[in-house]
Amino acid sequence: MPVSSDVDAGESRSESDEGSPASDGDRLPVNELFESLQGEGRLAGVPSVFVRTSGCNLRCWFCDSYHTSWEPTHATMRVEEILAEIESHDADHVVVTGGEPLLHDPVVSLLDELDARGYHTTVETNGTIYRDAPIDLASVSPKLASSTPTPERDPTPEDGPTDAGEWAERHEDRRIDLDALAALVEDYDFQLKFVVSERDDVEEVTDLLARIRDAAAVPVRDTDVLLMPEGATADRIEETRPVTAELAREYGFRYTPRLHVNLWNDAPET
Ligand SMILES: C[S@@+](CC[C@H](N)C(=O)[O-])C[C@H]1O[C@@H](n2cnc3c(N)ncnc32)[C@H](O)[C@@H]1O
Ligand SMILES: Nc1nc2[nH]cc(C(=O)O)c2c(=O)[nH]1
Ligand code: SF4
Ligand SMILES: [Mg+2]
Repeated sequence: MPVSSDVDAGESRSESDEGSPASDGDRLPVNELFESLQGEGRLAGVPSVFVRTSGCNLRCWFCDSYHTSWEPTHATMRVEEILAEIESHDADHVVVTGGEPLLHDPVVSLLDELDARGYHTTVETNGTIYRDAPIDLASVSPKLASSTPTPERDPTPEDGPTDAGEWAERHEDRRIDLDALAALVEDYDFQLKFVVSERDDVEEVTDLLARIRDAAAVPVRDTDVLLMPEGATADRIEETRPVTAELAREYGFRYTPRLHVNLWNDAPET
């Protein structure tokens, strides 16, 4: 279901300095909640309920969830309401995504409650924040330099309320946190999922991988590394898929499709 005016937006809601809606008590900012097939990563194809939180500490120019990052929605739901909505679906896998879901304190209560009910939980995160929570699969997508907004890659409307220029430096400063990445791979079953726009991206993937391997006390195998074509439309994926697949073969990494983009062109609630 789309989460909009039918949900109490929360009276004491406030904006954080990141322009993200702040979570409040046991309420989470939720942009949408729906059942679909997991489209990405090693669980691709598995029927799953998606909880998409709103608000992000980064601003990727290509973000396919514009209304959780560049222009976040503000409706909130109580953890109990989220659980009831999840339980109304048949799936036993839940994907908590965003925006950046680990920004919000109440996400831990949500994950605790899902764990108590026997759900398999995947958390889709940009890897800049660590939280201690029952996460079955940490799906970590560290952001490469090619994600940083520039005047040429500015998704905001001209004269709109959000200024991509303001975000370029903040995004660049925040996008890699080695301590958070090492803690995520040490504590959870994980996949490292890199968005590939062009061939040059792979150098940064191998550099960052070496740094994560240095910092983490657990092995990171090449097959824990997934390359995913950048694209929020089937047409764009057509352009980025060949180089992404070639790089996966050359370097021994995994390729992951974006099934939902090919099937539904990343329409809302898919
Ligand atoms: C919208 S993000 C939300 C979770 C978290 N903020 C993150 O970036 O990992 C969900 C996934 O979509 C990926 N993604 C976002 N926009 C994309 C695009 N245009 N092409 C390919 N992947 C994209 C992210 O890298 C991440 O793996
Ligand atoms: N079907 C589908 N699979 C997904 N896997 C990760 C997604 C995300 O936005 O985090 C996503 C999504 O938005 N839709
Ligand atoms: S980190 Fe994730 S949600 Fe945030 S802007 Fe990038 S892709 Fe979008
Ligand atoms: Mg998505």
